[in-house]
Amino acid sequence: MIEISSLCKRYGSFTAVRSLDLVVPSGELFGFLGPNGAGKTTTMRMIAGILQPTAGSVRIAGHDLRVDPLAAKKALGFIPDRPFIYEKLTGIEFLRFSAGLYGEQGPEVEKRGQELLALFDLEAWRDELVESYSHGMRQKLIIASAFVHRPAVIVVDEPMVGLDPKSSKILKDLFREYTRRGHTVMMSTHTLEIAEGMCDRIGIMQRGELVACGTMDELRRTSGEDDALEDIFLRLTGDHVARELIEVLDA
Ligand SMILES: Nc1ncnc2c1ncn2[C@@H]1O[C@H](COP(=O)(O)OP(=O)(O)OP(=O)(O)O)[C@@H](O)[C@H]1O
Repeated sequence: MIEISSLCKRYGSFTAVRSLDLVVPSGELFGFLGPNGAGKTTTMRMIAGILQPTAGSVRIAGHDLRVDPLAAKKALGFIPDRPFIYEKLTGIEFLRFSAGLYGEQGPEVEKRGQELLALFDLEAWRDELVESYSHGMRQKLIIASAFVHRPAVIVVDEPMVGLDPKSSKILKDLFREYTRRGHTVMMSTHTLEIAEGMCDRIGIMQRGELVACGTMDELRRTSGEDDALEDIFLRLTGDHVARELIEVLDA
């Protein structure tokens, strides 16, 4: 479970996240949407404990990030949008290294590492240096590394970017199975069909505020029409840019 209370982030006089309250319960796959610059990455980095909030609190699986950061971070697997990866490690070494950061090692880690590599079709690349991996293979290794210490919560920023259709399908199934087992996934995405098709609930950020949050049915009820997520999203976040563009083309 993720519990966010009155979370704020200011950069100088600019407020990137404004008093955010949100609970993502155990067993839920939560889709985090919003236009560019809405504050999604800022929020996720605060949840992951790599960006200090200006105010407010975050609890991961019951552990307050400020009070007990080690327990909170141990319960979390974070997949950033621009991950750092050690080029001079092999795939399996990178997974061992990632597990080691959480104090885990030994045969269990080896077994899990092997299973995760197999799941993402990286078995044959197990002992190759990461520098020889393609963009998508690196992305899959990063995703595998977030699961290797068996966290209760996964926070993932734009996970499908760069993945081929088979890998996207594997990841979707993995997230679904993972939440079915009572874990939590919070996922940002710009692909509205992915959010609509996969997520139990969807939250839409706009200028640092959560302007809508609920199941697809709840969002439709709020919007008053039987719309697709794209229509609801554009109505909430403003479709004036598209209209202005058409006017410019017509002029
Ligand atoms: N280090 C920083 N210093 C100043 N402003 C920042 C900093 N990081 C982010 N911002 C600003 O905070 C706002 C929110 O950025 P954020 O990266 O959280 O948006 P986002 O919703 O993830 O966008 P995108 O969909 O484009 O990734 C933006 O206006 C951005 O310019």
